[in-house]
Amino acid sequence: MSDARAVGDEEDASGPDGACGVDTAGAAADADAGFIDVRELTKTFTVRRRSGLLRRTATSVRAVDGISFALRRGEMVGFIGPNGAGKSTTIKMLTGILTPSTGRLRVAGVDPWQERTRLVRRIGVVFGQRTTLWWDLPLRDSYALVRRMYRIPRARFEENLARCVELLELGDLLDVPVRQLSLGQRMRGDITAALLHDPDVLYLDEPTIGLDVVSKARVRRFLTTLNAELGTTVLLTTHDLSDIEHLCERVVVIDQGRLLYDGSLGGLQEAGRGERTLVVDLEYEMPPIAGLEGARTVRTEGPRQWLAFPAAASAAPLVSRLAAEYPLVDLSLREPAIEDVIARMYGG
Ligand SMILES: Nc1ncnc2c1ncn2[C@@H]1O[C@H](COP(=O)(O)OP(=O)(O)OP(=O)(O)O)[C@@H](O)[C@H]1O
Repeated sequence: MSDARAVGDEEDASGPDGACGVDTAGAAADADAGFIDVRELTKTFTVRRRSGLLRRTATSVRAVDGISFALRRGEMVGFIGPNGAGKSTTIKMLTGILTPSTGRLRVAGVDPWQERTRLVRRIGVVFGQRTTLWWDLPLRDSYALVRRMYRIPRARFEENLARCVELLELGDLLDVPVRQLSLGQRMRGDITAALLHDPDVLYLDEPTIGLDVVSKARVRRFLTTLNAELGTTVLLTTHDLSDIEHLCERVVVIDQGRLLYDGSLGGLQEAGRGERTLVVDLEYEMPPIAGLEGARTVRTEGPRQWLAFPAAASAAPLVSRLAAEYPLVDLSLREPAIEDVIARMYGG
């Protein structure tokens, strides 16, 4: 068996090219249109594999393969793709943790890798799978440390904390050590910590992972308010597509390091949508409905049957034939779920 080991988080031998250097466009790069600006970005990792008892061979993995997209200031965009698509690698480059192999990158006019200390004041990052809070400290003390780290003026700190505490309902939790918080409470605590220094950009990596329905709704409501009232630019990575449906009008989809789609959520559904489904409830169980032009029965379950038909066709003739020829009790029309649309895109 061969093992694969990452060589740290280092770029490949070619290193970053000159295009990732100092920003010559200056303030213009901070323009609202290209607030986050990603051009032909690539990231190649060198991975050493054991190929014999003592031998190791180096291979390259192109985690991000020439993607380009731009976010306007104040946009809230979903960044999605299957496991291993290159999302985290892209976010790490956007936060200055990783250096690009080639390409050009600007966040709020700043080159993330070259000017990391400038950038940290402009961005907030929340990882759903791990906390940035101090495990043994109450939330209140963690926040006091964040204030010192970022040198946040007291009045601004108090104001930002009060807003988050109110909107995220953290009032009763401020004196509880982080280790005693539930996942949902901890997540709200983490989001607050990421916002105390007033970042212009918020990166959220799986912010609702493992949360129950109520906690999810609370986090989503908060993000909507944050975006609407403060104009914070949000890039959201998630496998929970209902997050995207609730929060983002625009989605960027990547797969195998390449950009697959960049546009409206509606357009994504349109692009992948081949069929709609009529869910038909009959009075009693029957053999699969057949012989209706343009429709085919794709599933039956007792007296309920699912009929797929071309998305572009009208459902009306189908509905009138069903009503005339079958003991119809009820029916409903289903648009394709975005999970299916994306699965079809990945599959294609
Ligand atoms: N440090 C590293 N060294 C070598 N390969 C890496 C490294 N980090 C990521 N990769 C590889 O790069 C590709 C993209 O990984 P990445 O973590 O960016 O994907 P992702 O879209 O965030 O996936 P997930 O949804 O599972 O978190 C994968 O093939 C991964 O194995």
